[in-house]
Amino acid sequence: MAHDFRLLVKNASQVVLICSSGEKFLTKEGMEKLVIIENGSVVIGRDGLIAAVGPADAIELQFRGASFDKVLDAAGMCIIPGLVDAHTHPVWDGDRVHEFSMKLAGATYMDVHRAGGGIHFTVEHTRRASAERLTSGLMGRLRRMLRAGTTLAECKSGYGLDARAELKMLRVIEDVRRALPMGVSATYCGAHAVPRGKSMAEATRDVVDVQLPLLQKKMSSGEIHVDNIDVFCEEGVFDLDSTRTILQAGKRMGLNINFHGDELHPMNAAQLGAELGALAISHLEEVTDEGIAAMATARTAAVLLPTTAYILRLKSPRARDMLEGGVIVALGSDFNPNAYCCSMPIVMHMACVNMKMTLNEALAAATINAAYTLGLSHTHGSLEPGKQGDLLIISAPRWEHLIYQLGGHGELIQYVIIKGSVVYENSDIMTNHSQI
Ligand SMILES: N=CN[C@@H](CCC(=O)O)C(=O)O
Ligand SMILES: [Zn+2]
Repeated sequence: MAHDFRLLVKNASQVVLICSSGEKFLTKEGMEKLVIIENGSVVIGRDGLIAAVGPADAIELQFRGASFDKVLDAAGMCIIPGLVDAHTHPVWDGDRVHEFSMKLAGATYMDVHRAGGGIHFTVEHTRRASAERLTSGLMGRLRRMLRAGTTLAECKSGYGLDARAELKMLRVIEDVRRALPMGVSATYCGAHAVPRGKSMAEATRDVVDVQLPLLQKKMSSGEIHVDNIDVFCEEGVFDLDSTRTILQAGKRMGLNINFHGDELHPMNAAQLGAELGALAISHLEEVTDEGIAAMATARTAAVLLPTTAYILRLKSPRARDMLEGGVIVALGSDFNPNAYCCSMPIVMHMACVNMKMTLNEALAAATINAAYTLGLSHTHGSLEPGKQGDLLIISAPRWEHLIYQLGGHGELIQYVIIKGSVVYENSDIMTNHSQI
């Protein structure tokens, strides 16, 4: 056995593994029974992978005589896996703070969209913005997510809507992925809206015949790495046929299908995703019973976004029906200029209160199941030997405080650790658990 390790975190009140048998996702029963070690320790190797996790005394015995680059005493604190944000739109210029008051006054998402605001407003500003400006905006937002405990985030393009601007956004994501320790799963979302001056059919052809082939070239040369393909399948945006055409073209390029569906109107997007072998579908506020059944059978995960329903005053997605129906449920922040939320702890809190998920279900949805939606649950989303050493140390004797203390993550998250290295340390906390 190796004798030199990167990190030992010892004596934590609780270590929340999530699962311990190599599960790639959890459905309702598994989500309800999270694997937790009381008084535990975690060891991370020089390769950044988890070497061991177990009861503190067993780890002490097993690693007697070993040396560690860093040792953290987590007495009175908890360890959980780094959070995974399954859905974000973090690359853009032009905030929409002015639209917030319109929406508070009763304008719907589509009212704003049709009045030239919404996505179109952001597209105009993003097209004009330099790559440097977009990069610094993205860096700031991902750092904010990191401080809120996110160690892996899905990041979409989609405010360019033409080849030049979409590739600019994807290059920005690539640069930031290389610069930051945080994990990034990149999504091409060129079909996020029909650009002004084009019909849906023209926009579909542009995506399939122009944008995707260019993207393929950049991917083949190694200039850009993209993981997923997304379409906003919605009445007045891309219909079911156009969505199918675009997603199939992306799938032929080796991209994972992970798209927006059944948000404002029932579109049968869930059935389409199941038919195409989608890894995930987001939103689903308007999913039907048939859609739920199809997703459960196809193992297509539901990415639920509590901030969207909250801010747009929509009905909440039917999380309970999906869980009872055997669907793999994940969570995302949906960070975008419409829903400006970088915090997965707040998202989990909203999922519990507004979508009636349990605390355990919410954490599983924000870790192992969110990693599944990105095809990364073999390396992320739980604390199991061989997986990436991404974890949070929370200054509370029980992990549930992270959800319970609404908006309290800034005080509770003591350390964020990625691949066994401390990437954020909360220096504001003088004494930790005594604050509860
Ligand atoms: N619904 C489509 N896209 C985003 C909103 C993007 C925007 O309004 O800029 C969402 O997931 O909520
Ligand atoms: Zn979205």
